[in-house]
Amino acid sequence: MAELPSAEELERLLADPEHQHNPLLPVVAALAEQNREQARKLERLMRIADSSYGVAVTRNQDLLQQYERQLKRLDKITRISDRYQRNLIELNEQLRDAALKDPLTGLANRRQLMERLHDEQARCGRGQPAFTLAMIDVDLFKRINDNHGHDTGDIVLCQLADTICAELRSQDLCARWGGEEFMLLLPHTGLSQAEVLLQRIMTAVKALRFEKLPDLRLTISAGIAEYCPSEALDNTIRRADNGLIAAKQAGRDRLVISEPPHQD
Ligand SMILES: Nc1nc2c(ncn2[C@@H]2O[C@H](COP(=O)(O)OP(=O)(O)OP(=O)(O)O)[C@@H](O)[C@H]2O)c(=O)[nH]1
Repeated sequence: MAELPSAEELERLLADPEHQHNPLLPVVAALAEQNREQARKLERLMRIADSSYGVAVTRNQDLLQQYERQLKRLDKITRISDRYQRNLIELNEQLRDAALKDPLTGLANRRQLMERLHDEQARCGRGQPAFTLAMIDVDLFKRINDNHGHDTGDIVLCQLADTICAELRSQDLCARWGGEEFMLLLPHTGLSQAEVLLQRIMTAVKALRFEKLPDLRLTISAGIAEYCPSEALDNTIRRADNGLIAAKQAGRDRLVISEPPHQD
């Protein structure tokens, strides 16, 4: 097939004066115009394609930036929610401590002790060995407050609590029963073992020295009672308390062992 003239060649032929009277000139001119029109259309199409490609690229970049912004936001929200969760856990622990611990000494409070006592009672009901309770009271504690102030009295109570706890096994529990009274729960422990432990605690308390009051000597009195299966818990507590009262009445700085309850 013959090769078609290029657009430039066509324009040159049309402009050439030598072909001005050629009868085919109007046909060639029409063809040339058609050619030019097609070239213009092609150029327009190219321009449209170029600009829509540009829009697509810009849109993609926008989406990428939005995606990164959302990721950053998500990261920030996750960090905030982690912090809130940590605060919540700490708050729960503080609430639990407040509900179950004595704020001055950090010992178990009466509520925690009663919970443990009920557990121990249930355990004994399943045939496990009994437990012993010891009620301890600081001797003449009012004098310490009166002579040295309530704050010093508080320090003495805290050191006393530490001294008692240092003698206990991990399964034992020392609770602040109230004021200058402490209650020991000694699981799997009979009266003779409890007596040995209480004597050890009394010796440790006598050896206790206080930085601000080097001359202060402390003694404690105690009553102990072993839980009797089928006995009401209140009764075991009362028996330990009666032992403590008897120890005070007998001159303090001593231990009184409670007799087991009468069986019908
Ligand atoms: N510092 C301080 N004192 C307390 C606290 N709780 C109770 N007390 C004091 O403990 C003292 C107890 O005094 P009393 O019941 O008369 O007994 P006591 O002086 O120890 O004498 P006996 O028990 O008979 O040996 C009172 O003065 C109470 O105010 C406390 O948390 N901190």
